[in-house]
Amino acid sequence: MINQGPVITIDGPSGAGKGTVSQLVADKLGWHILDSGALYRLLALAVTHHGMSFEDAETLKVLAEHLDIQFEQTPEGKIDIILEGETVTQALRTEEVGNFASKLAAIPEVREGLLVRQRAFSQMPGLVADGRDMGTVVFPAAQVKVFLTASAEERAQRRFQQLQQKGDTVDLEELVATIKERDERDANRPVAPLVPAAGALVIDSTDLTIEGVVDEIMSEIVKAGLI
Ligand SMILES: Nc1ncnc2c1ncn2[C@@H]1O[C@H](COP(=O)(O)OP(=O)(O)O)[C@@H](O)[C@H]1O
Ligand SMILES: Nc1ccn([C@@H]2O[C@H](COP(=O)(O)OP(=O)(O)O)[C@@H](O)[C@H]2O)c(=O)n1
Repeated sequence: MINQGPVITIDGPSGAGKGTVSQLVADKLGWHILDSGALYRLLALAVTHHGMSFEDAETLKVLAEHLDIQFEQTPEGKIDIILEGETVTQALRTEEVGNFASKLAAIPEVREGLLVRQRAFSQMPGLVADGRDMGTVVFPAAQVKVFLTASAEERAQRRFQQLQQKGDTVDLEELVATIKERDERDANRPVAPLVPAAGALVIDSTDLTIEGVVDEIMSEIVKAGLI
């Protein structure tokens, strides 16, 4: 694998704060960002749109390799995600799509199909990569590896507030149950299970603020001599 620049990996379970913290760290450094979960979510949407079968792993792999995705800057400075010509930025974020993505993510051929695409995000001046297997499988040579976690109850509470702010109605107890179910599936799948990479800095954010987490990661980046 040719690394086009330094890489910081931030792995962990759903709702731990990976996306939020990755964006803040990438902004501070002026580096690129990879939201690998979005790729699994995009694949889930594409599979639904095409009415494809779950059973046909080889076809899923081909779809993963050739997924037609564009990231477009909006006039407000945000990023719109376009799948096969359709804007799916909002549709991507539902719990339903997340759960389907997690089922697809357990299929080895799907993971293989997305591997090259994910590695292509590694560009100068550097990359902050957010996911489940960024430090273990996709970027094993990353200079800084973080495993960000929090209790399932705290993560469900955060997700609950996030979805409520978007106007989605969800049941908190149901959310705790699906988060635990997703944790279980992500941690116990035979390929690329959710485990801290060797040498990863493990941060439990249950009682930390977002700024507190970012500060810990920035200290690690300084320690590694990246800035
Ligand atoms: N340390 C924290 N304390 C409180 N809320 C947090 C913290 N980290 C993230 N959040 C909030 O939790 C929600 C989920 O965070 P997100 O970054 O989407 O998690 P992930 O990418 O790990 O699924 C967001 O609304 C975010 O603002
Ligand atoms: N690198 C990754 C990223 C996501 N995923 C899967 O994709 C699903 C959706 O990822 P996500 O990061 O968008 O989900 P949240 O953590 O935001 O809920 C996860 O539940 C994982 O099963 C994965 O297996 N490997």
